[in-house]
Amino acid sequence: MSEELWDRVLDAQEATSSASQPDFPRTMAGVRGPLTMKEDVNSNVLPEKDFADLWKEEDKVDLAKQSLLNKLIHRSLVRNRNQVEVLQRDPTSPLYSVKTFEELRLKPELLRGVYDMGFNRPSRIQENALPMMLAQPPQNLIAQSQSGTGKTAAFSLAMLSHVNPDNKWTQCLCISPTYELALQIGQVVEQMGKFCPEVKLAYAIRGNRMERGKKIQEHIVIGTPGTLLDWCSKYKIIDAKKITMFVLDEADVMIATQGHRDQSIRIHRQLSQDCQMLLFSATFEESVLRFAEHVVPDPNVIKLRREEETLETIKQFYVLCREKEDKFAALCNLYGSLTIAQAMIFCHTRKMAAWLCAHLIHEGHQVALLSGEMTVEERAAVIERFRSGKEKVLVTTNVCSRGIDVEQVSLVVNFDLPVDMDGNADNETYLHRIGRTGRFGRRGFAVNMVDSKYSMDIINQIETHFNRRITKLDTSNLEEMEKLMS
Ligand SMILES: Nc1ncnc2c1ncn2[C@@H]1O[C@H](COP(=O)(O)OP(=O)(O)OP(=O)(O)O)[C@@H](O)[C@H]1O
Repeated sequence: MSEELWDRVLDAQEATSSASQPDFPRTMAGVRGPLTMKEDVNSNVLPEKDFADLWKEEDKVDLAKQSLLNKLIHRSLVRNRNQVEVLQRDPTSPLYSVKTFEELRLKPELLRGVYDMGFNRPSRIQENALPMMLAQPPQNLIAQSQSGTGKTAAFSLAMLSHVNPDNKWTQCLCISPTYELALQIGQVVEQMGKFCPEVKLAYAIRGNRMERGKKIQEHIVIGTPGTLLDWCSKYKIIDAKKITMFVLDEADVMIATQGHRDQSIRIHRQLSQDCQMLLFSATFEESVLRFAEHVVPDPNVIKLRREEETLETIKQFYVLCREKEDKFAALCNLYGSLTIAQAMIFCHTRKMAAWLCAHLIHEGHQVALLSGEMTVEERAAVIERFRSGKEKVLVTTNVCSRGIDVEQVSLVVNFDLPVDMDGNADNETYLHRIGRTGRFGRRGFAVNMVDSKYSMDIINQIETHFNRRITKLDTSNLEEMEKLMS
C-alpha cells in the first residue's frame, strides 16, 4: 500500500536525519527570551570562532518586547484585506492576470462554482495553464507556480471541464503524495463542481475498500499512488485505458521519491498513449524536471526562474538561540504571536514533534500534533480541527510540508531546519514548508530557529539557493523590526 510505503519512506528519512541531527535534550529549558547577538551573522560565512563565543550575557532580550512581534503580525493581518485585489492588478505578482474567468471559457456551472468560492479573477498560473489544459487536441503540461497561487484550483477546474458526465466510467485520475492532500483536492473539486452535480468523484485512499472487478462509475478519482495502483491493477475497478486526463500533484516529490515514482510509473504504463498528462508543483529541481520531460511526451512547460520561486509576501526570519535548549524557550516566547491567527511548527522527526508538543502542553500551551505514525483517520481529524480553527497551533513533520491549504496560517516556524539525507539544506522542503503561510497573496511570516553553526550554515545555503535574504529577528531593535515587517 502506498501510504504504508510513504510512512516507511518517512521513517527511513527520519531515522537517517536523526543520525545527522543530534537529539534535542530530554530536559526542558527554563523559559526565557530568544537571544540576540550584536555581531551581524547574516552573511554567507559564519565567523570561524565557536558559535557560543558570539554571545554575551547582556544580549538577553527584554521579554516585554516580544509583544512587538504580536503587534506587527496583527497589523499585517488586518492590512491584508484588500491586498489580493491589489496584487491581482500588479503585473509583477504571480496573482496577476489579464483575463477574467469568463475569458477562460469555463462552463457556466463552473463559473458559478468559482464565483461561489469567492474567486474574482484567475491567478497567473490559472490564466496560463487553463487554456493549455482545455485545448483540443489535448496538450501535456508540466507547470510550476509558487505555493498558494492556485495550482490545485487550476487542475481541479481542468478535470471538471474535461469529463463527460454521460460516460459512466473514470476519465480523470489525480495522484497526490498524501492522504490529507488527496482529501483536500477532493474538497476543492466538490466545492467547484457544486453546480455540476452529475459529475461524480471517488477517493482512492487507504481504508476506502471497493468490490473487486466491478468497475466504478465515478468520473474523477483522486488518491494516493498505492491505492490508485491497487484500484487499477489488483481490484481492476478502474479501466486505465479509458483515462483521458492524468494529474500528478506535487509532481517533483512523486518523481523524486522512489516508492511514489515506481507506483506512479506503474499506473502511467497502463494509460493509453494519448492520455493527457498534467504535472504540477511549486518546485522542480533540474534533474526532476529533466526526468519529467522525458516521461511526458511533448509537454508545454511553465517554469519559474529561481529568484521567482519565493513569495515576496512571506517575510523570512531567523532567531538565534544560544543552544538547543533555547529553541524551546524562544518558541514559548513566540507563542503569543503563534496564536494571533494560526501557526505551523515543523520538526525534523516524529520523535521531536511528539516531544515538542508534549512540552508545549506541559507549559500550558494549546497545540495539536500531526505526524506520520498516526492513523490516517486521526490525521484527517487533526487537519479538520486545524482547518476549522479549533486548534491554533499545529506541530508537525514534513508529512504536512506540502499542499495543505489553511488560509489563516500566518506563521510557520522551522523548529528544525529542513535538511536532506546528506545533512545539506533541503531547499525544496523549505519552500513548501514556508508556503503553508502567505496563501494567495496573504501576508505570512516564516521564523527559523538557529541553534548552532551547523544550522546557521543551513540558513546561509537556503539564502544562497533562493538568492533571498533571511533576516535576523532582533527583538532588541524595535525600529529595525518594524521596518522589516512592514
Ligand atoms: N483565482 C483565485 N482567487 C481567489 N482565491 C483563489 C484563487 N485560486 C485559488 N485561490 C485560493 O488560494 C488558496 C491557494 O490555492 P491552491 O491551494 O490552489 O494553491 P496551490 O498553488 O495548489 O498551493 P501549493 O503550492 O501549496 O500546493 C486556496 O485557499 C484557494 O481557495
